Amino acid sequence: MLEIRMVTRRFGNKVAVSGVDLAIDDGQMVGIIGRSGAGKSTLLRMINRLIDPSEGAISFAGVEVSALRGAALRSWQRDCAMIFQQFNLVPRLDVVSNVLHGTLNRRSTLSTVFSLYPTEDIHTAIDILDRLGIADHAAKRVEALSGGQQQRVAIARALMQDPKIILADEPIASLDPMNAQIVMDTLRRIHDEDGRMIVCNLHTLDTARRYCDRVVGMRDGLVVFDGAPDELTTAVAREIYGADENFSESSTSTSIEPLEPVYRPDREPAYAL
Ligand SMILES: Nc1ncnc2c1ncn2[C@@H]1O[C@H](COP(=O)(O)OP(=O)(O)OP(=O)(O)O)[C@@H](O)[C@H]1O
Repeated sequence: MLEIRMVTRRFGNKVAVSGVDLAIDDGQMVGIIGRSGAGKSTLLRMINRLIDPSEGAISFAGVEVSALRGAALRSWQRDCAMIFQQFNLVPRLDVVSNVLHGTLNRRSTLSTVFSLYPTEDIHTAIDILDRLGIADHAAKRVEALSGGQQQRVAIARALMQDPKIILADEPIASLDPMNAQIVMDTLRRIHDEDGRMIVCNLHTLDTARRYCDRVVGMRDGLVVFDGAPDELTTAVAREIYGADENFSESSTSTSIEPLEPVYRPDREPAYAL
């Protein structure tokens, strides 16, 4: 279980995250929604310790990860992989090398400098790419791929760490609706098949409803909603997005239209119109 206890983060006078208290069970897929500036990225970045909380504590499986240092901190960052909106890949490098970068923080400096990857790791990388349907692109430079394919390479790199948690910070915000759907389907499939915890920042309500088991709504650094997707009514959405009665859900929609059944074994499949 991931426990976030009364976590606050300040930047100067600005309170980006304010007294957030959340417990997330192993194997949950949680969507965090809210308008720009609500504190979603700051919360995610504190979980994997890209930044530290100003107050409060974050624990995983009973270990206070917000207090870890040195090798123990690096080990936590391996357990907790992060995916970003802009993919954060090396564009001029080939796909496999980018995926192998997921092993960097467990390899020696020497082997890293000379890009010496064990054959076993190369096979694992190809297997992961195959699983994500992009093994055919393994030898291509990342810059030659579409945004959706690049995000799947980033997911493959995360899986190379064999993480317990995947943190995804607006993973589909730069993608067209079709690629957005492919990437969200991929994350959901990883969650369902591997039982990994996924915490995903999303701008859009419809995506959170469609893919997540639980939705957390943030506004001005505070958690203002925490519940099941079907509890996310228009009135609740207004509260989260701070909109008046003219609020329209379409303003937060990605317009994802399923082309194939959405992979949700616990739900009726949604088919293309
Ligand atoms: N490094 C920083 N220095 C100063 N202020 C920051 C920093 N990082 C975030 N903030 C501020 O904290 C608040 C929350 O930002 P955050 O990026 O967490 O929001 P968000 O909900 O993820 O928004 P977005 O979807 O636009 O990324 C914002 O007001 C932002 O300007």
